[in-house]
Parts: sequence; structure tokens; C-alpha cells
Amino acid sequence: MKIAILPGDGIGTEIVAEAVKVLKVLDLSFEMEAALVGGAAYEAHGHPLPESTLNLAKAADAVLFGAVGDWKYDKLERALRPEQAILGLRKNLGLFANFRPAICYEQLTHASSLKPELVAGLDILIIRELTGDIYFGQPRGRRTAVDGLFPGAEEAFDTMRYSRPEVERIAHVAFQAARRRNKRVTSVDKANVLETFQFWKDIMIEVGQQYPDVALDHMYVDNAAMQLVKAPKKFDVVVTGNMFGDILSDEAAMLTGSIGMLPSASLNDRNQGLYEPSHGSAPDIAGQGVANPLATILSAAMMLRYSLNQPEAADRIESAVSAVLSTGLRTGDIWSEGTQRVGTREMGDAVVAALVGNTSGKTITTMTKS
Ligand SMILES: NC(=O)c1ccc[n+]([C@@H]2O[C@H](COP(=O)([O-])OP(=O)(O)OC[C@H]3O[C@@H](n4cnc5c(N)ncnc54)[C@H](O)[C@@H]3O)[C@@H](O)[C@H]2O)c1
Ligand SMILES: CC(C)[C@H](C(=O)O)[C@@H](O)C(=O)O
Ligand SMILES: [Mg+2]
Repeated sequence: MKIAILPGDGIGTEIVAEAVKVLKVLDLSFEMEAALVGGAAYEAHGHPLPESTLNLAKAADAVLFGAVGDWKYDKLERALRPEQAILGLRKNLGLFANFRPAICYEQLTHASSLKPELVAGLDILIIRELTGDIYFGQPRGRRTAVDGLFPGAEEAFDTMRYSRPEVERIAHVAFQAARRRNKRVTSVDKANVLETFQFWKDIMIEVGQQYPDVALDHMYVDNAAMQLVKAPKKFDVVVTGNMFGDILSDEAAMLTGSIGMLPSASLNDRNQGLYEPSHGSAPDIAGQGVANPLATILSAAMMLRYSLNQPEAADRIESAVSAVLSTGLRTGDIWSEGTQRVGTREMGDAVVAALVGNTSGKTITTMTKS
């Protein structure tokens, strides 16, 4: 089995190093090969997703990805911007099903910006369609308007579109996931305004008829954004399109305490997967050694479970993360009064220590919010 390791830019390199350390200590027999991606690849090879990196990812059983991007590339032509690397990997590998589980560890109930009782015990799953929607729809571009409010003016346009098979396959993924959980699917759309999402909703209802044991309901995306912070525990599985899923998953991340806690798995129909934290390259804290590596470490656990057939190793990582949180260690993003602030590397070391059964850290039980 082979894992392609693509750290990328900014905190990507820092957090992936910790996840690799965790994978190595498990001593499982898989090969890891690293390659440049994003801005780092652009600097070295003139392209954010060089052929060699894409081929490595295609040939691997799984990809462990950090993050790409930096403000300094914002003026580059779009095709050369770092973000095109992750979009290109998703498209080329056919990774249409993105799982973003928002789980609030009981130790982090006080780290969320929401009231503890709203997030305590939270365990919801956002399933985001990842290879369609306005992200990839054609045509797109800039032109001179021939009609509309300002004919003759410069304008820009993108195309929101979904085909029936694209919606059907993500619907099946959502219903099947719900069967393994609390048997509820909320399909999030904007059917009141957008034809694409009336079509989406109609197909969700049709596919839902094949899963009579799963309750399906529908919510407009604006209401869903509100309900997620009002009563997040009412959700079980949320299924939605690429753009709404992007936005709602960042929102859901804060329910877990921090975006640094939200892992993700992006799968194709062969269970080949790309695993990455839901956050980005965080240029504002890059190079400082303070980023939270846990979303990446938890993504590595998802990789072991979904693509590498090592569910026990995945369980071990998740238990180690929980054990470390119980000792009171926190990176800055999840710190609260009474806990001990540590950096990226110390957090990774603590997970490794918990895995090898050497938890020397003092248990801190007082976790009061300032
Ligand atoms: N999949 C990806 O590679 C990916 C995802 C999102 C954004 N990006 C890119 O990342 C760059 C920065 O984007 P952004 O600032 O909007 O989003 P971001 O997720 O990088 O950062 C948002 C905020 O969250 C904080 N943060 C993120 N991850 C953290 C972690 N592990 N620990 C502690 N704090 C963390 C950051 O410091 C920042 O304040 C952009 O170039 C964007 O396109 C890439
Ligand atoms: C960097 C960007 C292309 C990406 C997205 O929008 O999908 C990111 O925000 C994410 O959530 O993975
Ligand atoms: Mg995003």
C-alpha cells in the first residue's frame, strides 16, 4: 500500500509532519512518498499540480494532503494559483464524496464559541459534493455584457450546474452513511431560488424512496447556516452541494472548538481517497509552530479506516487524540483557561507518546472558560 504525502504550503508542511510522525509510529507496512503541491510546486516547477505529483497521487492508495495557498499568489492567473492543485486533484481522481465530520470532543466543550450545552456531545456529518456545482461549471469567465442592467459594462460569470448522476451518487452516499448513524439526512439547498437546487431536491426525494428507513428532510441553506449555530445537535447527516458544503463545514468546525479539529475524507467510487484538514494554509500563523495538527492527524485516521483497511489503527489514533486532550494539552486555537498551551510539534509528540503508551503529561481537569 502506498500513501502520497502532499504537505503543500503554509502550515501544511508543519501539520503534515506531525501526522506522518503518528503514522510512522504505528509501524504498519505501507510506503510513503512525498511531493510538492500548491505554491511550493509552482515555485519549483512552475505549476501548482505538476504531472509528477498528479501521477503519484493517482497511483497511490491514498493521499495525505496538508493545505495550499498564500496571499502572495492572488495575482497569478487562475490556472497557476495554488488552490488549483487541490481542485485538480479532486477532479482528476474523481473524489466526489467529501466527508467532514464535526465532532465535539467532550474535553473541548468549553473551547467552542457556542454555549457548552449546545455543542456537548455533538456528532454530525457533513457530506459535501466535491466535483461539481459552480466550482467546476462551464462556461465561466469575463466579458462585456450585452444585456442585463449595464449593457456594455465589464462582467464576470460562473455556471452553477449539476447532472442527474452527480446528484444521485452523492444522495446514495448520504443515505448509506445515515444508515450507519442515526438514520436522518438533511438535504441543504436553495430550491426557492435556484433551478439547480430544485433539481437537487427532487432527486434527493426520489433516491430517498429507496431508503425508507432513513428520514429525509430539506432545509434552505440560509436557514441551515442559522440552525447550525442555534441547535446543531438536531442534525445527523447533512448533504449539500460543493459551495454550500464549503461554507457550512467551516461554520460547523467552530462547533467542535476550532477549524483545527475538523478532518476530512474525499472519496471516489473505488474508495481511493484524499485526506486533509478542512482548513487552509493559514498564512497568518504559518512558520510559527502554533498550528493545531489534530485535524490532519484525525484525517490520517480516516485514511487508515476508509482507504487502507486499518480500522483498528484508526481507532488507536482517535483514542490517542482523546487521551492527549484529557491531559489538558491545547494548541492556541483550542486553549481555554486551566489548560496547557503547546505548539504544533509538542501536540504531535503527545499523540505519538499516547500511542506508544507513554503519557507522562499531567492530567489537568479544570477547564473553565475565561
Ligand atoms: N484545502 C486547502 O488547501 C485549503 C482550504 C481552505 C483555504 N485554503 C487556502 O488557504 C489560504 C488561507 O485561507 P483562509 O485564511 O481563508 O483560511 P484558513 O483555513 O487557512 O484560515 C482561517 C483562520 O483559521 C486559522 N486556522 C486554520 N487552520 C488552523 C489550525 N490548524 N490551527 C490553528 N488555527 C488555524 C487561521 O490562522 C486563520 O485565522 C488561502 O490561500 C486559501 O485559498 C486552502
Ligand atoms: C481552497 C479551496 C479550493 C477549498 C474549497 O473551496 O473547496 C477549501 O476552502 C476547502 O474547503 O477545501
Ligand atoms: Mg473551505
